[in-house]
Amino acid sequence: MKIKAAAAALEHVEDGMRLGIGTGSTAEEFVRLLAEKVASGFRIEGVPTSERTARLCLELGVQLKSLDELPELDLTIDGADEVDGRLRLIKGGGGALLREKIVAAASRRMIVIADESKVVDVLGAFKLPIEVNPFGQVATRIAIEKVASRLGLTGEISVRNSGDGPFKTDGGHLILDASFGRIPDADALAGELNAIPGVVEHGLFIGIASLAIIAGPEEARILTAS
Ligand SMILES: O=C[C@H](O)[C@H](O)[C@H](O)COP(=O)(O)O
Repeated sequence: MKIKAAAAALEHVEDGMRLGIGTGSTAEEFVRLLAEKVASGFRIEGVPTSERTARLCLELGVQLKSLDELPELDLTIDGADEVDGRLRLIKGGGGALLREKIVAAASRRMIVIADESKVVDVLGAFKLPIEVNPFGQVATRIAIEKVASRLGLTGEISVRNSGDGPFKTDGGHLILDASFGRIPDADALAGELNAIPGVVEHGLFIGIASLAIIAGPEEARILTAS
C-alpha cells in the first residue's frame, strides 16, 4: 500500500521541480521510485527533510540541495502518522517533524502519502510528538501538561527513548510523546503548544497539506480538505 501511494504521488512530480522529500517508511518508498525515474533522465532538485532521507537519496543517486540553497519549493511529498478529514496531520513518529514542517511550509504544495490505517476521525490515537529543547525539559513538560489539562486532555507525556538513552532529533532536541488518545480541538492545542518557550515544534500539521493520497488494498484514493 505504501508503494501504491508513493507511485501515485510520483505522478504529481514534474521534470525540473524543486521537491521536498519526506521521512519515514512511506516516504522511503517514494524515494526508491523517484530514484528509478532520476536514473532514466528525469531531473528534480531535492531537499531532504532528515539526515536519514538524505542518506537514502545519496545512496540511490538522487542529488540534493539544502533548503538554504533552494528556499522555495514547488512540492513536498511526505508520509504521516495520522490524517483527519480536514487534512490535519500528526507527524513525527520518526522524529523528523521540525525539518518536515519547515520544508513543507516552504513548499507551494504538500502531498501526504499514507495507507488507510492512518486515516482517523479525530486525531490523537497516535502519540503526539512534541520536540523540545533539552534545556529545561521538565519545566517544558509541566507547561505542556498545564496546557493539555486546560483543554481537557489527559494522558502520559514521556521522553522518547532510542534504546541507549533519550532519542535526539537531527537538530539535537528531545521528543516528548503525548498519549492524549483524542484531541478534539487540534487547532487550539497547536496554538497553545506554539506559545510554550521550550517547545521547538510539535507534530500537528494544520493547514499545510494540500492533498493526501490514501492507499487501500485495492486502490489509492485522494483526500482533499473537507
Ligand atoms: O518523523 C517522521 C515522519 O513524520 C513520518 O513521515 C511519519 O512518522 C510516517 O512514517 P511512516 O510512513 O513510516 O509511517
